[in-house]
Amino acid sequence: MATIEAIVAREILDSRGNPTVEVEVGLDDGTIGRAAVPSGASTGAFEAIELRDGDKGRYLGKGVEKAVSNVEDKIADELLGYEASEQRLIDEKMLDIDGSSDKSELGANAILGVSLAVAKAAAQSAELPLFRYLGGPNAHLLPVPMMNILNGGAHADSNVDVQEFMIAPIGAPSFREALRTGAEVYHALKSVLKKKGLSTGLGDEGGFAPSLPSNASALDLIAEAVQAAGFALGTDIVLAMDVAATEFHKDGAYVFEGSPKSTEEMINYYAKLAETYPIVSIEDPLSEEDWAGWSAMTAQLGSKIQIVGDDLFVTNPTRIGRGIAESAANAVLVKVNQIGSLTETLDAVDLAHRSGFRTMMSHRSGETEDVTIADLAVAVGSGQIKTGAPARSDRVAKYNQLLRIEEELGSAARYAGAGAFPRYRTA
Ligand SMILES: C=C(OP(=O)(O)O)C(=O)O
Ligand SMILES: [Mg+2]
Repeated sequence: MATIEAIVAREILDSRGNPTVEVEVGLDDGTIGRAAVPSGASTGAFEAIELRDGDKGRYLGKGVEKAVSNVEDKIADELLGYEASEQRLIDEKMLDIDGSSDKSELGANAILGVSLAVAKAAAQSAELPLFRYLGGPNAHLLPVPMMNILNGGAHADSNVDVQEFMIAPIGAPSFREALRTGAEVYHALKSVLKKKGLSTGLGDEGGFAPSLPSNASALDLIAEAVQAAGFALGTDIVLAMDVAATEFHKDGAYVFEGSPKSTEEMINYYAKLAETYPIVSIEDPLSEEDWAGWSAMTAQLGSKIQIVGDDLFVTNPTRIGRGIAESAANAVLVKVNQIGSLTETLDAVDLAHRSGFRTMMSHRSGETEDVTIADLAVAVGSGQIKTGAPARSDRVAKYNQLLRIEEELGSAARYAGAGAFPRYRTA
């Protein structure tokens, strides 16, 4: 196996026009792996630390020159000569150099950039596609694309509290057809909004971002679009939401639709929504500190719908372990930059799957053309991926990579479809 010969990093731009880290790892057999690091807006308080320069200079203080120089000055020399396939040793070495509990010394953006670029170089060197290198011979499950077609919360300038309204085309026979289904509904939704005189401007993840009379009315608009596109809601397409409730949790209450609500009121609201609409999955229904509320919600609704921890778990095996022990959810959102290295991400997925929790591979609201998460979703057999609307290059790059993977797998490919949500009973 080839060894690491050179590591370089640079500052590039993400989909929001903010700087982020890109890393290239070169091996002694001439292969190169390149990875770019994503960035969140509704970040969890317990995420690994993304290093930003913070001075008043370049990019209004959002520059990542410190993280870039940490890669080149503090990490690169230490990793030269390592076999690129020794991913776990390499990641552990970076954690040692960092020495902190939250990657604040080197920056999770510096560490993750190197970690992913090493994996990509190793895959190149082994002459394997990344999903195959990471997932082995049984990597064959194409995820359901959880397409966020209506944006609110921190990702839009509208009055909609819920951050993401997603469609899941579970009835399609293949990923390719699922993507087509989603794109057709996306275009139908644009027509529905136009007809009603609502804004068709876009949020950070490419979904429409109109102001609406209520959060539930987003679901009505999507239902109308599904019908207009010629699909059946509940069988062809089901619905999902990311509430991102930490964002509107203030002074012990959820400030939702204009007034403070208790945990119990929020759970009752979700119970009603799940009765009215074919919702299969709700992410971050409650705040990242409301552990008791999460357990109550899972006890009440967990047999019917998927309850996904994002800010609650931050892809951190320790927090996921607590969630398993306290039955605080039944699924984990997986974001590589929340934990900050590939092997820790794999550990998080492994823990979740071994404990009967599902996983949903996820982008961040700030993305690049990097498509690593598409390969990762297939490699670990998540069965679900969320990477925004089926529009805008930063989002469709991942969906397009899944098309390529499905094509490459040929008849060995299996689309997760309704099997991704075994708890959900279609009408
Ligand atoms: C993708 C998300 O948003 P962000 O990247 O802003 O945390 C999310 O909350 O799931
Ligand atoms: Mg989320």
